[in-house]
Amino acid sequence: MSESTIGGSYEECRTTADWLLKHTQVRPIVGIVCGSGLSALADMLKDPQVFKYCDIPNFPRSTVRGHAGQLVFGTLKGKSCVCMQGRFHLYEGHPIQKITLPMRVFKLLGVKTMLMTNAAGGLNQDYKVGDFMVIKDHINMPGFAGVNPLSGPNDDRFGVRFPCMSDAYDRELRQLAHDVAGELGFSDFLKEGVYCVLGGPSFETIAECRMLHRLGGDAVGMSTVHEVIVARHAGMRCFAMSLISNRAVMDYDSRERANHDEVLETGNQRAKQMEVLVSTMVARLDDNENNDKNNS
Ligand SMILES: O=P(O)(O)O[C@H]1O[C@H](CO)[C@@H](O)[C@H]1O
Ligand SMILES: Nc1nc2[nH]cnc2c(=O)[nH]1
Repeated sequence: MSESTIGGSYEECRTTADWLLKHTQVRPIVGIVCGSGLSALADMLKDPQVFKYCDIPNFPRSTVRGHAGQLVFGTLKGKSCVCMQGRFHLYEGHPIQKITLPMRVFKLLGVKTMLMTNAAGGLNQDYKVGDFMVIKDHINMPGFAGVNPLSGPNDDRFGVRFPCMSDAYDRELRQLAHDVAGELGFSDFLKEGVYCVLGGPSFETIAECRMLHRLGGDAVGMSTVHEVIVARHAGMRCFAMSLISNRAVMDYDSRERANHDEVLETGNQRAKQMEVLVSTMVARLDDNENNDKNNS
């Protein structure tokens, strides 16, 4: 398969970006991705302009409950933003390059900073359901098997062939999250840890959860990492945060069962706090620090 067939080529992303630039006056510098059950964040945007994914050229469709499937442009705390109300996942059957196409489109729109949220299972035994986890690093399990969104020919117009990932999650943005959480009285439930991505859609077995925990994972999910890899490749700053929506089951005597209803329910309960935290962070983003952080 050629790169253009699987998605994410420069030409394809350029077409999508040009179409969006023609249909909106907003010139976003901040991109936001809403995780499962966390779409309400997009409702905070002022003067919203909404595009359904099915109307945007080259965009895949969103098929998961809790992912509205639309792109919202607008202003959040005075900053021009574009917000994905719903993301794409490997298990929906899209090629990995299609899942991450919006990151490249955002880059072409002028986005400098990406803020991503997700719902995840807590592997760390100190975490409670409802905690927020600032992602400080990731373990890319599909990547170990060669499933990486940067596989295939590299396009130097986006970034280098071998991008560094040791600085994937921006240190200043992580500190900003802790500072803001402190001011909001959220510090008790703001953790920081390592996110493990799996392909899904089946949740993990007990043995898999135990293994991931031993490997250093604090939370497990099915998203975000592919987006971060493509966003970093293109030189955008990245911040990502998990809502611990359920506990990963590690005990053979446990009666707990991971399920998507619980994930959405926790999202509902914590949505307001997530909105306040993320929007306050956006307000504090220093425009001068919104420079390209390319790793070429
Ligand atoms: O990562 P987000 O999109 O928040 O969704 C998470 O929630 C779903 C499972 O309930 C999976 O898609 C998992 O990745
Ligand atoms: N893989 C995975 N994804 C999730 N998303 C929300 N909770 C979970 C979980 O327990 N496991």
